[in-house]
Parts: sequence; structure tokens; C-alpha cells
Amino acid sequence: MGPHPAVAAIRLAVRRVLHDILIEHAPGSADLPRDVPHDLPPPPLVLVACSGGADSMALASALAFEAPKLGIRAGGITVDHGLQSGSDLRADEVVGRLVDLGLTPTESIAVTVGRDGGPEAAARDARYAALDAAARRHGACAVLLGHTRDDQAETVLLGLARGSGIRSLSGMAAVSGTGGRYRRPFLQLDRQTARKACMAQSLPVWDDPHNADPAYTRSRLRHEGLPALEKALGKGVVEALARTAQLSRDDADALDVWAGQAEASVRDAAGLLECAKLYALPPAVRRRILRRAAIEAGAPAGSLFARHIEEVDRLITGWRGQGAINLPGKVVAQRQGGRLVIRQG
Ligand SMILES: Nc1ncnc2c1ncn2[C@@H]1O[C@H](COP(=O)(O)OP(=O)(O)OP(=O)(O)O)[C@@H](O)[C@H]1O
Repeated sequence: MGPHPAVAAIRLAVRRVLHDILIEHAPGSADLPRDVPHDLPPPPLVLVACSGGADSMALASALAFEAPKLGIRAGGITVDHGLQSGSDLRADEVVGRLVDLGLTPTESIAVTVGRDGGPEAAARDARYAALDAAARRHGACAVLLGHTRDDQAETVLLGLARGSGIRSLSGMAAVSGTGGRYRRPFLQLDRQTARKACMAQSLPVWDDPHNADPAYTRSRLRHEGLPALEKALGKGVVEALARTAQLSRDDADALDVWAGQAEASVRDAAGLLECAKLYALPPAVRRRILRRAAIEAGAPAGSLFARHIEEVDRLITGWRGQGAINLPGKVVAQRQGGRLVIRQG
């Protein structure tokens, strides 16, 4: 008898990603003759980032099962955010579970969570910094994250509510981070499948109380927002939102390329942006060029919002002699003799 369908599904998702990693990091190694001595690089190491929750425990179990079959070493990291009493003991428990799965190396990393950007963003920043450092320290070529299709749907809705364009509708990428370090094998898989796979394998899981805490935006969305949407629009809404993410990502990537190519054609010999040429471009392309120019001039990308760019855009499309526009990072945008000048003031 084969594995439970949920277990088969999580393993297949992980196997696909490990195949990609193998092709990227050890190209051709599978073709080398086995009886001739050669200096093969050490087998690649893939880490799983595990909170102890159902998604990442399912991921850890699938990694532990699939990696050895492909000659990949598999380890696991858990991050202790120190936000609840006894979180250190819990982190040790998670490490114990990763060891039981046969993962090595395993590590629990304690981080200090700051306050910047709110509790969720601060915890996330601290977590990714710790995972980055761990990947470097262990020489890992990839870190797997347990985000599911449901997480993706939530991310799309959060982006939609921010009103900031298709880039934020594109959710999380299957591959992201420096050198494509982070991989999300479960992005097409629903949360229920991960949970069922844990049950079928009798894996103990831990439900983070933060996930149910209505103080967190994502938690409210998960427990109130999405169920209400499903009730109104039908069960397919999660899948549709995840599909929206992929379509939006493709569109946003295409527009970024277009803007990159168009940028050279709207600059004069001195490199200044020509308002008339900008005016002739489609708004989506023009605004991307304006955004890039603002970032190049020193505006921090994270503080530059759609409303800032819209205001700069009005120097082009709604010109009535308005004054300089102040942008984050002390960057100033102003129109001077048919040219748009964006620089740090
Ligand atoms: N404390 C942590 N330590 C290590 N990795 C984590 C931690 N928290 C989250 N992650 C990683 O980020 C992914 C997404 O985080 P998120 O907070 O959405 O997950 P979660 O709700 O805690 O659930 P789960 O562990 O079931 O994925 C996790 O699947 C896991 O890969």
C-alpha cells in the first residue's frame, strides 16, 4: 500500500523543488561515471525552517524522506522569537522532533524581536535575519519555508487592501531571497493537506497561539475574513486568489522589464527625464520609471508608497505649475523646463 494521499502530495511537492535545487547546484553530477575518482563537491545541504506548526512539520517530514534519495543532506532550523514564556523549551522540543525525523544539522536560534513596523513585521525581520545567518553558517544552498496556498491567498488579500498595485497582489514567490535561497514547495498545496499529512504520519504539531490572536491582522483575515469570503463567494476563492498571485507576478515582471527598457528612451543627453516623453508612456510604465528614479535618488523603497508616486506623476500629467514634491529619504521631485528632476535635497 502506498503512502496516504496527503503524504504523497507533500512529498511530491518537495521532490520537485529538490530536483530544481539539484540541477542548479550540482549540474551534471548525476552523469559522472561512479567508478572513476573525481573531486565532487560535497552533497548540497537543504534546511527546513520549522516553527513546529503543521505546515512546516509536514515540510520537514517530506524533506527528511526525499532528500536522501537524491543525495541531498537535509537539516532543520527553528527560531525562538522569545515572545512567550517557555518559548525556549518549545524550540528545544521542535529541534527534538527534527532530530527524530533524521535531519542533521538541527539548531534552535534565539532572536531578539524589535518593534519596527509592528509586531508581525518585526518578528519576520528577526526570523529571516536568523535564517540567512544560519544558511550561511551551515553552507546551505536552500532554506524551505512552509507557506501554503492559504497563506498565499491571505497575502494577496492583504496586498489588495493596501491598494498598491499588482506587485503586492503577486504575493510570495516560490523562489526568493539572495541567490534564490528561500523556496516554498507548498505554495500550491492547501493547509488541510499539510495537516492531514502530519496526522497520517502521527507527527506532533504545535499550534502557535499568535495564529489565532485577533490582535494580528493576518490572524483576523485567516479566521474571519477568508471564511466570510468563502461563504459569500464559494470554496474556490482561495485557489482563485493564489492564481491571481501567479498571474499578477507575471504581469508585474513584464511591466518591470518594459519600464527598464523604456527608461533609456525618456532620458535626454544629460540623463534627465523628459516630461513630454514620459507623458506619452502608459501610466503603469511611467509610474515604474518614476519609482525607480526616486529610489535611485535615495528614497527608501519600503517607505515609498503609491500615493507618493501618484503625486510625482501629476507633475507630468496634471502640470499646473505646482511646487517641489517631498518624498521619503529627503528626496525632492520637481519639474524644471520640461525636465523632471528627482534628487536628494
Ligand atoms: N519560529 C520559526 N522558526 C522557523 N521557521 C519558521 C518559524 N515561524 C515560521 N517559520 C517558517 O515560515 C513559514 C511561514 O510562517 P507562518 O508564521 O505563516 O507559519 P506558521 O503559521 O507558524 O505555521 P507552520 O509552522 O505550520 O508553517 C513556516 O511554514 C516556516 O517554514
